[in-house]
Amino acid sequence: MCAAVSDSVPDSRPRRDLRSPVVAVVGATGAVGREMIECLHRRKFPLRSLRLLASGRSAGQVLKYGDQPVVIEALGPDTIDGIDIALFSAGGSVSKQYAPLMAERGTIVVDNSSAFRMHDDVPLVVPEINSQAIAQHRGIIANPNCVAILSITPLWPIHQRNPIRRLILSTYQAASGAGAAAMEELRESTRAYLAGERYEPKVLPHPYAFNVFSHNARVDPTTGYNDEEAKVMQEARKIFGDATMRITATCVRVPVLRAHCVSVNFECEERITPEEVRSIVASAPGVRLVDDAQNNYYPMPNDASGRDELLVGRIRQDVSDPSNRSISMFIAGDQLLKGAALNAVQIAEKLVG
Ligand SMILES: NC(=O)C1=CN([C@@H]2O[C@H](COP(=O)(O)OP(=O)(O)OC[C@H]3O[C@@H](n4cnc5c(N)ncnc54)[C@H](OP(=O)(O)O)[C@@H]3O)[C@@H](O)[C@H]2O)C=CC1
Ligand SMILES: N[C@@H](CC(=O)OP(=O)(O)O)C(=O)O
Repeated sequence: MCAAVSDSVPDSRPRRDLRSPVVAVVGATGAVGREMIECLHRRKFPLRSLRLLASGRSAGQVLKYGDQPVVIEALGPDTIDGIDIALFSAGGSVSKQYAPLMAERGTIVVDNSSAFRMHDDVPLVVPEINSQAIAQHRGIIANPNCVAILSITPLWPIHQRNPIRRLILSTYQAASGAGAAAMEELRESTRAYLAGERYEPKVLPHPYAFNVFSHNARVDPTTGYNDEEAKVMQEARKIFGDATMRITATCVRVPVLRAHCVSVNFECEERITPEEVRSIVASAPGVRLVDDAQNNYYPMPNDASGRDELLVGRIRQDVSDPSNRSISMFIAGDQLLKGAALNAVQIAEKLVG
């Protein structure tokens, strides 16, 4: 039940010793890049040295790795040598241009963009689910879409015991998923709204303060799904290793700074009870059960922000399915951590052993 990766072409990339690697963060000044630096430091990643790369606009600026200042370099043909592991989070076009170049030179790229996720020879990895797929990489390993990670990490142990046949996801996505500038737009537009001032959106397509709108990704006029929904559906199938799993998603942006929530409804092959799901979720890696009906206390973005674990609760039988094979539940997870930076660093940890 893991992603299929082809091994038909001989692999001639130079091999590197990964016991004490030179690590680079590409997109180091971004919302995700900054969290990658923080995660590497907090988790005491066994690196020999850290290189920070961003656009020419940031070259020469200094960021901290713990107490240590690191000067930012401009990403370019002259700055990509001598790197063992590169964590990329600078957008799809930067990944398309530089990830294959660096992989050819022996760097292992963990790419946070959607550029390579659905390529057959690129493992798409959530370490709690399919870390064994990492070994099949050919220089590039993809970090999945944040909603895919947050939704399927708690579902995987359920799926292993009682296969999930149909999955309905409805998201409540924070500003962090649209980058540092969108987070600033939420702060600024909220201040303006409360001051009764006019605010012209610059990053997102609609007024963000005190508003909710369909995800800002492009909408496919034929299917009606937007690109975020399409990514979630296809990536979940690839990671689950089940191309036929029935999945639908509705992705929505809400005025929250950095943790996404997902309402999940799933139908299993056999009968399943909320008690069974609670007990599986309570022991699932990277997941915390928050399911306190008495106090109406359930997963919230406020509690999930800044936290590595995903919060899962509101677990109940879906009464619209009389066969008792369906469950509804709610997930909150920090999009910048497990939804992006933390997952990438966990993949890098598997690489160094
Ligand atoms: N897995 C996931 O779910 C998520 C993935 N992402 C991916 O990560 C990317 C970055 O997201 P995020 O941090 O939110 O975005 P930000 O806009 O906050 O940061 C973008 C980063 O990319 C750098 N950058 C932009 N252009 C170039 C360039 N030509 N060469 C080198 N660096 C460049 C920026 O550097 P500078 O400051 O110098 O401009 C900055 O460091 C997204 O585009 C998306 O592909 C994002 C969120 C979640
Ligand atoms: N998922 C992010 C957008 C994003 O960067 O997605 P991806 O990594 O799949 O390109 C959001 O909340 O909007």
